[in-house]
Amino acid sequence: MDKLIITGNGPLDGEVWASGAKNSALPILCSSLLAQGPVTLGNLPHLQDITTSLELLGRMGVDLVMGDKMAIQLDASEVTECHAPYDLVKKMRASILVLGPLLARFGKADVSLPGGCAIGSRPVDLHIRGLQAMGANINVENGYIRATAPGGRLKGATIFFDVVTVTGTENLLMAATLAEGTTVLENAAKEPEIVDLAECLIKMGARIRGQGTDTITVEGVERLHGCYHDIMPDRIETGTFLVAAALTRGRVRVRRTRADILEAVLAKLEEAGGHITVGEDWIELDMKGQRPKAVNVRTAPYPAFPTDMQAQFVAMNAVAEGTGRVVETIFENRFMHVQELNRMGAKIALEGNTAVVTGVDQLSGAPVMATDLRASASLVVAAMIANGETMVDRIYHIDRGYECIEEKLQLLGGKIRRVPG
Ligand SMILES: CC(=O)N[C@H]1[C@@H](OP(=O)(O)OP(=O)(O)OC[C@H]2O[C@@H](n3ccc(=O)[nH]c3=O)[C@H](O)[C@@H]2O)O[C@H](CO)[C@@H](O)[C@@H]1O
Ligand SMILES: C=C(OP(=O)(O)O)C(=O)O
Repeated sequence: MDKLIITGNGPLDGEVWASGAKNSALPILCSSLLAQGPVTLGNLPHLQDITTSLELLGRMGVDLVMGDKMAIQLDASEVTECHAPYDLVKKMRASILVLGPLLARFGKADVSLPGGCAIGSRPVDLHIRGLQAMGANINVENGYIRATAPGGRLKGATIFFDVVTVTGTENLLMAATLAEGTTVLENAAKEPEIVDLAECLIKMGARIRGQGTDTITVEGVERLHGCYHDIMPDRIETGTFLVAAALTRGRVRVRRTRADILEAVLAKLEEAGGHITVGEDWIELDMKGQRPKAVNVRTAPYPAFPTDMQAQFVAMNAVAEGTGRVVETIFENRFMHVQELNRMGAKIALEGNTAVVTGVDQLSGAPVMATDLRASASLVVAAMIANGETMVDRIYHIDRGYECIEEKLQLLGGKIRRVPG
């Protein structure tokens, strides 16, 4: 297993670019199953999760061709298998996103249950209930969701989500595009990645309105066609680099990104003492050499503060002036980084779903272990300012979601290298 070796090296300074968003690319790759013609995607990030998705789609018979400027063309004209096997689904929960498209286009799907993961149990009951409301017959047996649509086509329905779910909204949105009649998704997630997916589906010929609000209306059509779409920038990767700047008292400009989708995060970084300037496609944070101030954070669905930035803010608070309370309301077990940060000398106490973080003057390097994607990111950014050497183990988690993490941090002056293992 590869490891990252990081030596704390003072303020990060310089420019990096944001890659395409993992959480937009994953549903959009799956949406190619809906189209009778080639879907070409630009700005796809080079991530393990993307490779896993391409392997999954390839096994189903989707024809994959590398296009110009690293764009990938996916042609699902000849799908041969409506089956997502456990060996791939276990690597990546987002594989559940093939369920809606397969059922909508082919009237059948056989998808392994994703199961729990380090951050929580993460059930998919709302995906299943929504598809049942659209007429699907679904049996969960032997660890698989086996679904069929009577007569081969789903029917439009009004679906109310008890809990705001991002991939649940995406699965039902994709399913609704080819259903007979109108579907209304109420209490839908409003994340920018859902808007990106809807925009791609509209380019394929889907009739969707209300994306980005909590009510999305979809008028089903008989068929969708191919299109070209560029994946939006990754707001979580962008936010992670800005936190790295704040915590090392440095200055980082992130290019090829968007400030309008990071408002809650930027507000907290400003509260922490960051001087933020934004341009058309860049965001810069400059700490002017000052230590960050601890901030209180409460995670909630978009447009509130994202759970995917929680671990990085715990790391920033760990070296900040004062005490910050970080409340996690989305996932029941998303504090696996706390123990590891404490091994680096942080003073963090857990009280139920709240991490009470008292900033210390100095962290010290230590061997630590990554347990999930954003926990890994928090350990890496903390190591950037720690005294001495930190070895982050199990970094396959970070490779799921951060493209060229060590190269980008090196560009900013970070002392980080990968050791193959
Ligand atoms: C690939 C992707 O986009 N992943 C993101 C997506 O995950 P994901 O879509 O899996 O997360 P959800 O928005 O579905 O989860 C939100 C909450 O709803 C609960 N729930 C969800 C579905 C369901 O059927 N039943 C149920 O109870 C979950 O356990 C959780 O407590 O949104 C999360 C919340 O912003 C992010 O952390 C993930 O990075
Ligand atoms: C939890 C995350 O991803 P996933 O839903 O793919 O596990 C994440 O991106 O932080």
